[in-house]
Amino acid sequence: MMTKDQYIDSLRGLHLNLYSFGKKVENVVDNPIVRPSLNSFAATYELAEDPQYEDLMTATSNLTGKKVNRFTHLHQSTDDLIKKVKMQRLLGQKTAACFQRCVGMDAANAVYSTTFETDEACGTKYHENFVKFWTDVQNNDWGVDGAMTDVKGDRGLSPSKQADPDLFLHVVERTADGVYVTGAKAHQTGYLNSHYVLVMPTISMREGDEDYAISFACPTDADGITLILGRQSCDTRKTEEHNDIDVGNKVYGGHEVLVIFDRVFIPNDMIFLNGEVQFAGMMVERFAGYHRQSYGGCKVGVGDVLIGTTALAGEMAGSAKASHVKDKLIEMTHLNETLYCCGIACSSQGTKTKSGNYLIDLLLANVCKQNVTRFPYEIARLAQDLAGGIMVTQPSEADYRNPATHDYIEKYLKGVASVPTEDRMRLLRLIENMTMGTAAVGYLPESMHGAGSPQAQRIMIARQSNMEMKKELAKKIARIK
Ligand SMILES: Cc1cc2nc3c(=O)[nH]c(=O)nc-3n(C[C@H](O)[C@H](O)[C@H](O)COP(=O)(O)OP(=O)(O)OC[C@H]3O[C@@H](n4cnc5c(N)ncnc54)[C@H](O)[C@@H]3O)c2cc1C
Repeated sequence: MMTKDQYIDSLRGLHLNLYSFGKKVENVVDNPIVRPSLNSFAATYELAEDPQYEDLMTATSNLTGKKVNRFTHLHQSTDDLIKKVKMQRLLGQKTAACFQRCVGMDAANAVYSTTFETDEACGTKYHENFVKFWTDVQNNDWGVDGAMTDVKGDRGLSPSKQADPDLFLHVVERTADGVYVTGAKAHQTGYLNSHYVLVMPTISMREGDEDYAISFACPTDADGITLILGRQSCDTRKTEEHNDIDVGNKVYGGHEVLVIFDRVFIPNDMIFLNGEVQFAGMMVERFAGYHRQSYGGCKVGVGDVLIGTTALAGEMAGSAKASHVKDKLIEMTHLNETLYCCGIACSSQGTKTKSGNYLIDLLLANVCKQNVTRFPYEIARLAQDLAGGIMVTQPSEADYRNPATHDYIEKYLKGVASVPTEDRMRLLRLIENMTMGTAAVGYLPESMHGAGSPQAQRIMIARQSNMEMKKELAKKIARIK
């Protein structure tokens, strides 16, 4: 396994073709907008080095028998699935941000079992290809971006019916050695901190969509890939002269990237699906299931930090003893732990796939994510209630550091007399960061849309709800035929 420092050094060897704020970024690793996200990703390496987290952060590979970072593990039991959720909560607690490495882990587990079943039905060699690739990932402890979401153009049309064929990533040329692909993947979390990208189709496919039913892996800096960094609310605070208090979370963050593939060559041995439209849906459903489980861990960890920050802000303002304040903190905890219950439940009810790795209970994972689309918003609302308006109207750090205004701010932003004003300002900015600033991207809209918008879970819940069995139960009790 790589140490945190080895990981950061390894990223320096990548030649990412990245644009941000209208300019080419030459040094991605030290870019002030990107760096906090790298620090979060690096925490997945750092914690794996710490003996107290060994049981959560590492596992024994079924491919090599060696110890691997759990973020590269193919789950071998329900215990592995549970430990995954616990690991994600831990990382959320340590970073209060999106640490990005889950998407690749979830993609790998979905592709591993889907390739096995595709080969069984179609006589292909995708599983062998994937096992070879993933053995390299585990042995080198690479970071892998999981790329599912296409830009999708007209949502009412299937991939092959779009006015512009590139709105879903697709094969544009086939040769004896491999394929060329063109298209774009949107919202790619952690791409800049990853060594490889693992691409999957974005939706179920039908006949006519063969060129779009494509899954593969390639280096993140492969020829033909262009990256454009997404903006986050308040992102340029990281580049200001006084960038300690106002950023809210100085060390950690997340990022998303628009990834454009322009005739990128994929050799045959890196292809995991190529035209078998009937298996695109299985890959999508399994990836989405794992990723919907993930949010029952990572968002809970971030929620822990937000609840703690809110409680401290109340203590600093002198409101902590009020019964409604205590009750709102209880409600925040109840909502947060409900999400955790869902993450643990869908893991504990997991089952073995034909390939041997374990899949979460899909119904419970979808219920988990459906709650995630709501509860973090309510937790954030309560945090903003208890923080007070000064969370969003307090003067800038630059004014706090300016001798002409410092003493006024020190005096008039004081809460409880014994608490330094600066401590209060820091905590309020952290609440702002998690509920409206850069980290809110991961805590709120990602809770809404990541792993699929709410309606996607409702479709799955309907499909898995076994309504006929429930009707039979009712008929039996009511004594009707
Ligand atoms: C912060 C963040 C991080 C993310 N990270 C990743 C990542 O690392 N990898 C990755 O692959 N993806 C990632 N995603 C993408 C995520 O999976 C998508 O946002 C999600 O699938 C929704 O797609 P969309 O954003 O294109 O929304 P849209 O498709 O534009 O959906 C918007 C609304 O329209 C509705 N809608 C869409 N199509 C239809 C239709 N045909 N009929 C009826 N209603 C429709 C949806 O239900 C939703 O309510 C991330 C997203 C976010 C916000």
